[in-house]
Amino acid sequence: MAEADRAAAAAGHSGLALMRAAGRAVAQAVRRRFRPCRVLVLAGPGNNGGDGYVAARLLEQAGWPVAVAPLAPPRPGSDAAAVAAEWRGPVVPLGTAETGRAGLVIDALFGAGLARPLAPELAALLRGVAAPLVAVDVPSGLDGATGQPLGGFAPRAALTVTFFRRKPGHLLLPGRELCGPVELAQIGLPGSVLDGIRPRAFHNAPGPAGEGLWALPRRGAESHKFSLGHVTLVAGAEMPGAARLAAGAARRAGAGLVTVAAPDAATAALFRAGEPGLLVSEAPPAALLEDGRRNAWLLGPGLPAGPETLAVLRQAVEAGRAVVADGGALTAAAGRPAALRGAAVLTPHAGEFARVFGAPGPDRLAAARAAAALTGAVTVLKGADSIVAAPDGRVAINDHAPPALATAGSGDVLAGLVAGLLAQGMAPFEAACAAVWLHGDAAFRALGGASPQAPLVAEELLPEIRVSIASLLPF
Ligand SMILES: NC(=O)C1=CN([C@@H]2O[C@H](COP(=O)(O)OP(=O)(O)OC[C@H]3O[C@@H](n4cnc5c(N)ncnc54)[C@H](O)[C@@H]3O)[C@@H](O)[C@H]2O)[C@H](O)CC1
Ligand SMILES: [K+]
Repeated sequence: MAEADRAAAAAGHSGLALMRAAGRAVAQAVRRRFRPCRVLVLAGPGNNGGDGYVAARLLEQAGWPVAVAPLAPPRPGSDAAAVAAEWRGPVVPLGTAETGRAGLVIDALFGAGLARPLAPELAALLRGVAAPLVAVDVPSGLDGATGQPLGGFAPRAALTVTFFRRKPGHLLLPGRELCGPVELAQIGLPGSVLDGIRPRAFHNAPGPAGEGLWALPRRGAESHKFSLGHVTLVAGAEMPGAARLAAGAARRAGAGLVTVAAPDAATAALFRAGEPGLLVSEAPPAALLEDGRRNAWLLGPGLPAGPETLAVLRQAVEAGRAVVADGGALTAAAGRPAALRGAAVLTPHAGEFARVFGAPGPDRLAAARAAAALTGAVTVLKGADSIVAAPDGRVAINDHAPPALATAGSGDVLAGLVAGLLAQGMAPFEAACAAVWLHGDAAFRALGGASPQAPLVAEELLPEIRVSIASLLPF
């Protein structure tokens, strides 16, 4: 955002005009969402505070009772000083007496310029605000780059109005929850300011080539099962259910063929008793690798976390196959991320990530990027705000997933989706992004309009995958 601001200034855009547009967007959002009431604007010393002064003036002009409580005066000569000088209404001390009287508090203390944790007195003041709080750009104290409160605290907003583009902190947890609903306002910055910046953090969303982040593979009259790829999934004897879910998802993602490599006759019989369209083999994985048409391999769901799993993984990678490492394959690489080098996609949850790479820490985007760079594999750090990181530094943040997905087997379905899309020729980053989105979308569909907090079981996702995929394809 700072680079975009610099590019805009270089291209002749006035910072003052941007600030007026930002403040106007805040005032309009407040008028749209709240009934007239006594408003208190908490104004910081920078441009975030400037936006607050503009909003204060416009709300006052609309007949709302407004007061401004400055934290510190803006730097003389700055845009914020110019709009502060236009404020003729009441200026009150920043304290609990004033926040207690307000029907609505506009938090214009700090935005993108937050440089250090909030002072304890300020955090205490914000903690005590009982009225709804509207955050300008971000709730003050929240790091827009990571979604973490810089000093452990940022207030919970009833509404956040941000400008030009959403920032990672609006999508990453806990930021996403602290922001409340996020309104995105355009303030006159042209998209072309991003041309020279080439942002590398994205919202995970589908779209036609060039617009969204990814588009699904198309099948046409010329498609046949061999042109749509062949997923081979290595199963263990202990948890065959995991492999069944993954195989079911890989098939429904549209892979032409899916084979389960079973470890023994009894497990093979179990798979054969399942879906009749699933291929089952008792041949050792090394023998199956000789068939070059088996282009995508999934290792992990229900596999033991032992050296034999890693050995198959290395063989598949060295044979040039697109390998998805999940579950047991990840745990087998605990403390040894190099063992995963060359895989196409890794799908660790936070625990598996910590086992392989160490705890991600507060900057999860940076941690996922580092893991992807280290292994050369697209890394999906799974959670309510799954992050998909590519070795080249691109990251996508997913917010399209209900908490209902927090259930056993859900991860196996995701891993199967990734493998199924890879088999059809999608590139690893796009395949992983698409799989994460489809996984969440299938869950919303399985809930059928019920609360996203209602429970689901992983099996219920499978029939919805086609509906989710079809919703993105032309009829
Ligand atoms: N293009 C846009 O999107 C526009 C955004 N606008 C708004 O501008 C802010 C960013 O403004 P900036 O002046 O860079 O930073 P802040 O106002 O967030 O704060 C800087 C100010 O605060 C001091 N400071 C930082 N952290 C602390 C702290 N913990 N305690 C005390 N003081 C702190 C710092 O030293 C500076 O003095 C963006 O968020 C938008 O709201 C434009 O108005 C329009 C264009
Ligand atoms: K703010």
